[in-house]
Amino acid sequence: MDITFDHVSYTYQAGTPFAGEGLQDISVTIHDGSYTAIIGHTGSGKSTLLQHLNALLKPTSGTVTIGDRQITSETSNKNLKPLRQQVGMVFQFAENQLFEQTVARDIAFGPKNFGVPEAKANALAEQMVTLVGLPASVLSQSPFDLSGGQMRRVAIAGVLAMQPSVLVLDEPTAGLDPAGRRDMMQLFAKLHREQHLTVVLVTHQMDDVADYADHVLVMDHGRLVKTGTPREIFADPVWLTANQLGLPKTTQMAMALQRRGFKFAELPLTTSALAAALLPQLPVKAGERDE
Ligand SMILES: Nc1ncnc2c1ncn2[C@@H]1O[C@H](COP(=O)(O)OP(=O)(O)OP(=O)(O)O)[C@@H](O)[C@H]1O
Repeated sequence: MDITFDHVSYTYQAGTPFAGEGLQDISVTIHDGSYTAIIGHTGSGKSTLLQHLNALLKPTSGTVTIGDRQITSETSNKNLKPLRQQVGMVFQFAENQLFEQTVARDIAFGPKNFGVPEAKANALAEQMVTLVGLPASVLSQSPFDLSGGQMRRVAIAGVLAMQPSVLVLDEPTAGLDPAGRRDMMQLFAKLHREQHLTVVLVTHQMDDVADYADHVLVMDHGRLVKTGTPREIFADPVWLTANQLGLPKTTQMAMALQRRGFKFAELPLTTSALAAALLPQLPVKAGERDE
C-alpha cells in the first residue's frame, strides 16, 4: 500500500495566537514494500509527518492518500478504523501503553476491539509473541513483571496482532542497551523481509539508516529537504553537518582511514562493506588471511 503526500501542510493550533508550522508543503510517496527512514534534527517535523500516515492528524491543506483513502482537512473522523488497522504505529516507549493483567490479553486487546472473535484474537496473541522472539510462557504473565525490552516487544506484538501492512516506528530502540537495540532492529528487518511489511522508521541513529533503510527522507523546519537512498543521502558530509546530521560510524571511520592513505572507490556505509574494502589493502602475509 503506497502512502502519498500531495502538497501537505499542517499547522498546530491553527487560527490561534499559538499557531505553529508542523509541516510545510510536503509532497512524497512512501512506496509499498519499502523500508523508509525519516531523519532530521529535533523539532524538524518527523513525528508530525508520522501522525499523518494513519490520519491521527489530518492535513491543514493538501491531501494524504493512504492506499485508496484520501485524507484532507475535510475528512470526517468516522470510518478511519480500517486505516488504523492497516497502518500500525509503534510510538516512543511503546511499553508505557501496556495496561492489561496478562500479556495475552494485552496483545489480543486490539484485534478484539476491531471485532476479531476472542478465540482468533487469542490465537493471534500466541502467534505474535513468538514472532517478536518471546517464549510462549510470557503469555500468562503480567506485562509489568517483564524486563523493559520484553515489555517493548509485547507492545510491538500488540501492534502486529492488528495485521497491519505498514509498520510505523518512532525511535523504537530509545532507551535500550546495545544488544537490545540490535535485536530489535533485526526483528524489524525480519518483519520487512519475511512478512513483507512496509516499514517507516524515525531515527537519530545514522548506523540504522545505513544498515536497514532503502529510502531516506530528510526533514528540516517542517519541510522535506532531501530524499534518496542512504548512499545518496550520506554522499555529502558537509551538507549533513550543516543540517546537524551525522554520518554512520563506519563511514566516519573509513574517512579517518582515507586520511591515513587507505583508498575507497566509494565510502562504505556498513561494517561488512568496510571490511570488504579494507581486506585487500591490509599487509597480511600469504596464507594468513581467513576467508
Ligand atoms: N502539540 C503541539 N502543539 C504545538 N506545536 C507542536 C506540537 N507538537 C509539535 N509541535 C511543533 O511542531 C514542530 C515539529 O515537531 P515534531 O514533534 O513533529 O518534530 P520532530 O522532528 O518529531 O522532533 P523530535 O526529534 O524532537 O521528536 C516543532 O516546531 C514543534 O515545536
